[in-house]
Amino acid sequence: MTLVARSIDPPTSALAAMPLALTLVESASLQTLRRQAANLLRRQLGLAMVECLYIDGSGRWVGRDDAAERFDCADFSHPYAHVIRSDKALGLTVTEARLRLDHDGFQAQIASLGARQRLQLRPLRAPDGRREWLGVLLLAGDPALFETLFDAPGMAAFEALLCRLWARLAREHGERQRSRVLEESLSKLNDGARRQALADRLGTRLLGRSSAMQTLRSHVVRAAETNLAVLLQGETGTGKDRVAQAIHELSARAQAPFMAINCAAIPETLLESELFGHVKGAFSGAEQNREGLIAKAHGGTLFLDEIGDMPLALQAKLLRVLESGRYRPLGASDERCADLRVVAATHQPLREQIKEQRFRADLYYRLGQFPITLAPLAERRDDIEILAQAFIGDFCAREERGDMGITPAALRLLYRRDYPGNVRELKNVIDYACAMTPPGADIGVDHLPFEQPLEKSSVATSENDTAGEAGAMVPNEIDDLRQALREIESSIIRQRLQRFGGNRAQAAQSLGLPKRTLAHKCQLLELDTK
Ligand SMILES: Nc1ncnc2c1ncn2[C@@H]1O[C@H](COP(=O)(O)OP(=O)(O)OP(=O)(O)O)[C@@H](O)[C@H]1O
Repeated sequence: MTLVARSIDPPTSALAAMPLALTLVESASLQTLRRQAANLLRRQLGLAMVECLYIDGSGRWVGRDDAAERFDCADFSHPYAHVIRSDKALGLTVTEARLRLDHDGFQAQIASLGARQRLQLRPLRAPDGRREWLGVLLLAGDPALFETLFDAPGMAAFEALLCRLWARLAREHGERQRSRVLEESLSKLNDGARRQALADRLGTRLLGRSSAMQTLRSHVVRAAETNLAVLLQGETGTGKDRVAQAIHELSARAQAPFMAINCAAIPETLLESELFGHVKGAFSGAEQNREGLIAKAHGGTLFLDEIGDMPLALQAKLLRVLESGRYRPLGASDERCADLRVVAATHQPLREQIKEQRFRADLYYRLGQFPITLAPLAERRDDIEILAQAFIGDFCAREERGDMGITPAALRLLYRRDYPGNVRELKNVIDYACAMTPPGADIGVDHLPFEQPLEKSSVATSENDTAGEAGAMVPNEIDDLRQALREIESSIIRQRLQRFGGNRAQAAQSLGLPKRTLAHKCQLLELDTK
């Protein structure tokens, strides 16, 4: 592109500019376009300095691609603010600029220029549409050149091409950025939706609608995505075994084996060989090589149930497997490689065991890379109904029995238990009740393995009365005195409240109790009098 009109062959002068124009057109990014434009001007015109500055998306700052410093568009101590505000080109000598403008950044920018040189600042705006601001062109050079340069058609064509390409690239860049943001948020959304779908699918294996169960399911999904060691803590029967299996099945190791061992159920002397395996002759009775569970779980998951019962000597060996991924079978001279994820479970307070030096603190922290605590059933009574229904369904399918339900009174009784054995206890209760229920009938209060109702007639009424009371219990065979007393107390308070139409003050007075004490008891016994 010939920027200043020269006396060359007129028909070809326009074509001579083509390679220069191509340099600009081929710029793939805004930064390249600005750099190429500045280089072209500097080289073609023999200028002392050319800078192509951009105005950022907020419209507040003028910036340079190769410098961190930005110029505030509202700060008139530099000339960019003047050019943008007036939307007009500005020409001045370097001497004038040094005298009149005291912006440190701008002074640094022109510091290398000679005092006699001239500066020209030109606003750049998109040529079409809303004519949005693009940037500012700063040129510095011989004053004689500047006298004609800005009236030359070549210069105007150059600026027009630069602005057109700049606007197009800016639009494309904006679109690309928008679609990247969209893609990112979509993939986040998909991630969230995928996790939610997995957690929902888990809902058929880890039953429960309480918020504790919902949180548990989402933790299981998260743990399954990683290779971290998982430590499951919770009372007996809360579902630790089920959770361990679910983590394995949802993980990338699902196709490899899931090997489980109960550290409390195996004699100490055998545990090491069960886990690590042994070679022939390692001890008397070791008549041949035997693979341990660590080898069998290769690529998969090793579930160490009741980890709190693992002997200290073995804890040290397990820690080594976790840290180095290597182990040595009993009697073997060489080490083997272990590729597995460990899930450990315990109902014991491991921290207490650490204090008593019965459990290694370093192993505790290594096993608990992803700790999960399972809540006791008594703290998530919302799950009782769904679990009970599922266990009834399991029983009927297993025993090939027709459909069976449960009466509201029996369900209420289930709600009132404390379940020290948690879900396992509930399952046993339901299995027993199902067996006691005649074909075609629903499980009633009489079929539950609890003490018989004190007032049979009142229970019989309540079987059909969802708002009624279960009645006081006759403790025929008491094997838990505290529980029996709680049930009797609960039954008496219920009846009394019923007699006084739910009036706690009257019920309390009739029982010789302060109203506050009765309210407290109602809360403890979960008696809703409303
Ligand atoms: N959320 C649940 N949904 C369905 N069944 C459950 C759930 N939680 C526990 N169970 C059932 O309850 C019983 C006990 O569960 P599990 O063996 O997993 O408990 P645990 O915490 O490992 O017990 P322990 O500490 O005694 O080994 C099993 O029959 C199991 O299938």
